[in-house]
Amino acid sequence: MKKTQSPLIIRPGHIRRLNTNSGDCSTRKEDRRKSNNPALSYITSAAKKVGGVIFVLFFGRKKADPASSRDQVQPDAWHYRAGQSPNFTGNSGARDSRRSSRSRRSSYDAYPEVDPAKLRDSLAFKEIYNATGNFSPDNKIGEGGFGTVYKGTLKDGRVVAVKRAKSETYDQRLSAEFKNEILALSKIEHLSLVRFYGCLEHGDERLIIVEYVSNGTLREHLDGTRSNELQIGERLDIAIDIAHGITYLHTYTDPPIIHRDIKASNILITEKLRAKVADFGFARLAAENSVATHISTQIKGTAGYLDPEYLRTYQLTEKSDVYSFGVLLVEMMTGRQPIESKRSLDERLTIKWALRRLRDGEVVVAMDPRLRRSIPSIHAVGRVLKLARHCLAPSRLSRPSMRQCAEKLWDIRRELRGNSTARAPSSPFHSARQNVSGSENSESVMFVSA
Ligand SMILES: Nc1ncnc2c1ncn2[C@@H]1O[C@H](COP(=O)(O)OP(=O)(O)OP(=O)(O)O)[C@@H](O)[C@H]1O
Repeated sequence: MKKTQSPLIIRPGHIRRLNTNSGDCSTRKEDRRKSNNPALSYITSAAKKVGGVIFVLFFGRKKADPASSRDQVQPDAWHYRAGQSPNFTGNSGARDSRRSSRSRRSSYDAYPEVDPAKLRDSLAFKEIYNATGNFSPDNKIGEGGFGTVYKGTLKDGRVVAVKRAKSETYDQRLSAEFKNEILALSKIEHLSLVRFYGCLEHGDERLIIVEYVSNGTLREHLDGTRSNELQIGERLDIAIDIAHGITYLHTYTDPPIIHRDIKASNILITEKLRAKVADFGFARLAAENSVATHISTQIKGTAGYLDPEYLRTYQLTEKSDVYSFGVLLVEMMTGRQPIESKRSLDERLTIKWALRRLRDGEVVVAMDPRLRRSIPSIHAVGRVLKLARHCLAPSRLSRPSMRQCAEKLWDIRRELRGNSTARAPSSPFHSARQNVSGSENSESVMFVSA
């Protein structure tokens, strides 16, 4: 059964309707929400007490909650918890564990521990103003469709990114997008996803406060403006992180979340060159009803990354994220933007150009000139491009799930490591960074078409 939706971003049953005059937050399924999540109603009632400033949601008080910290993955256990499959990652709050043991404290259950007084303090606009130096241009770290992004330090020492909506462009559409971002972010906690700390709405001001990620965007790294080079191993690590983050959104949030704007500038990089998926402004909660296979929606996303089936049918599924991820994989292997308007006609659409090179056994030609040429690296790039081709299948039914993507990437990385240690560090391809034509191409065929 197909389910149609209004253009509003979130399914009606999940929209927290915000009345900025009264400060009243309500939902159509408020009673159900209360019974499902007493913590949320606790927070809502605390929020109502905040005069002037309207509190929507606030998270990140886990330090005051020793029980919940038990569920935190330690930084050195970047992906895995004991007993978990190495091919899937999800830290606290996994749907299954919540279902199987309601008594076990998950990340969501941390809310009742929040002290309302602290909450008010935390949410004071004043603190955000102070944290960002009154939104000083010195603290500006970026600009996006939603507004300006500032860096700030909260009183408790947390370094945050504050996204400030453009007030002059604030309208109902942005409002829905703003709430959409709030709701989606509030449901997630995973090391490969940018952590949501809270948001504020006051008059014309709309602020989202999220974890600050210090090492720029993936696009900046691919452009060479952040680091000299991400080699194939690092790129595979980043691709695996992204795949795990999106798998979590698709599989282990309840209801599932479709990101809808997977692209290189929405991937933030840590100092250790690991990835965190950011910007859930376009996110949409996927159909909760298992009968529904998709949701209909207005088109959102970024040119070059958009699933053609979604463009044609207006029907959004998790596989639209898989398509965008396929574009991203091609971007990571070629270093090129999805659309390169200054190139010749046959190279303008990077996915078409790269997949043609793959088909013709010319992987080395498609490979980012910044990537060192070696037999294992060319082989890995070929395998990633094959996975990308699978993700970019015209029909969503033919595309893999994000989980399958993560597993495949994991396997490619494992093989790369094995091949790299088995081989001498230098190979005939090693010095061929710019010279990517001729006999090298035919040799690379051996490795990519197996
Ligand atoms: N959590 C964060 N930590 C550090 N920097 C960030 C963070 N979020 C955003 N930025 C910086 O701010 C810039 C703008 O981010 P924003 O998410 O608003 O827009 P965008 O994703 O670049 O564009 P669009 O709005 O079209 O999606 C980013 O490119 C990045 O440099």
